[in-house]
Amino acid sequence: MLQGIRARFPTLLAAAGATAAVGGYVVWTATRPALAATPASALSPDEWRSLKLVHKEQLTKTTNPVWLFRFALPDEKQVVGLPVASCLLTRAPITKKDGRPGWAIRPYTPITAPDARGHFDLAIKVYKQPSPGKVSTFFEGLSVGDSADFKGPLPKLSLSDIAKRKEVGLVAGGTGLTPMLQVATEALRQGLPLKLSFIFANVSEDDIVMRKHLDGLAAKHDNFRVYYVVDKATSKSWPGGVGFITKDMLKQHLPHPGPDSLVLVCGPPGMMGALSGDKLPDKSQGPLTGLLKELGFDESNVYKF
Ligand SMILES: Cc1cc2nc3c(=O)[nH]c(=O)nc-3n(C[C@H](O)[C@H](O)[C@H](O)COP(=O)(O)OP(=O)(O)OC[C@H]3O[C@@H](n4cnc5c(N)ncnc54)[C@H](O)[C@@H]3O)c2cc1C
Repeated sequence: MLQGIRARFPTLLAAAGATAAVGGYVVWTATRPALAATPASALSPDEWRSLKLVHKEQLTKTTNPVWLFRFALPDEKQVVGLPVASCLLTRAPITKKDGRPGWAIRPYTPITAPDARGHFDLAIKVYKQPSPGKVSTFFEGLSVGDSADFKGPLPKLSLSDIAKRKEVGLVAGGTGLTPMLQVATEALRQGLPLKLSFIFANVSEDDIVMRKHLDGLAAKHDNFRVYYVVDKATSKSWPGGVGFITKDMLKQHLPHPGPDSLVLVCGPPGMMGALSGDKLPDKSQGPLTGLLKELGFDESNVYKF
């Protein structure tokens, strides 16, 4: 518990430590700026807020490429204000079927830590095929200095609920990576006693977003493993899985079903259908079906993002 609080509020605890060590007015005034230096979250769940794009970078050069978009917060000391695990909403102007102007609204999960100051990053797959995606194409067209609208947070599953289990399996396809990265990075940063096993599926090796970062996490933390699966391997020495995710891969790389385990799933509709069944149209979890059900999991130990 203390460890979690310590990791979350290092500045405040450092300041409190200084007060205890030295005491008195001088240190109190030194402590004040640290407390005052935590402005409110930049986003609101109730109103759209316009933020400026300050950096744009292509992460994969694939048919549907992934881009990183960095947005500045109004104050450089501000945090985006999204607890793990949650996402934000953004919107793009569209022309509706009846010719009137409207908005396409989509959720995205920042890949920056929840306490990152002054900015947040989104990794967005830009859909060009089978036809251009409305919101991702809008983002691709933004130039540094342009703005986009955001709202949030949209809470998903809290890290404290995830941490009630001992073993957590993460299964993602493509940019379904982003919520998994949010959960894994924060759980590892807080030193939570969780065993995390990640199965990450992509079309090709070139499509694997942030592979170096994931490999770095696995090298640094004994309790984090990642197993990559690609539709088609191009190199002969490919160490991961090939084809769609199979029951055997799940059996081998995920925790066993039980009260101490949890599996988080996020991916395109086809993958969700095969592994767990997709969420219902009203965005509720819906029944568990697919390979995870066949392996003995039930609704209490699978969460669909
Ligand atoms: C909780 C959550 C978090 C997410 N986080 C991220 C993230 O961090 N990064 C990210 O890249 N994505 C993320 N997504 C997905 C994202 O919200 C969008 O769904 C995605 O970017 C596509 O939106 P779009 O408007 O660009 O494309 P759309 O206009 O919705 O189209 C997407 C693709 O599907 C095709 N398509 C559309 N309709 C049909 C149809 N009826 N039949 C067949 N094909 C169709 C289009 O041609 C296009 O290729 C997240 C989703 C959820 C639910």
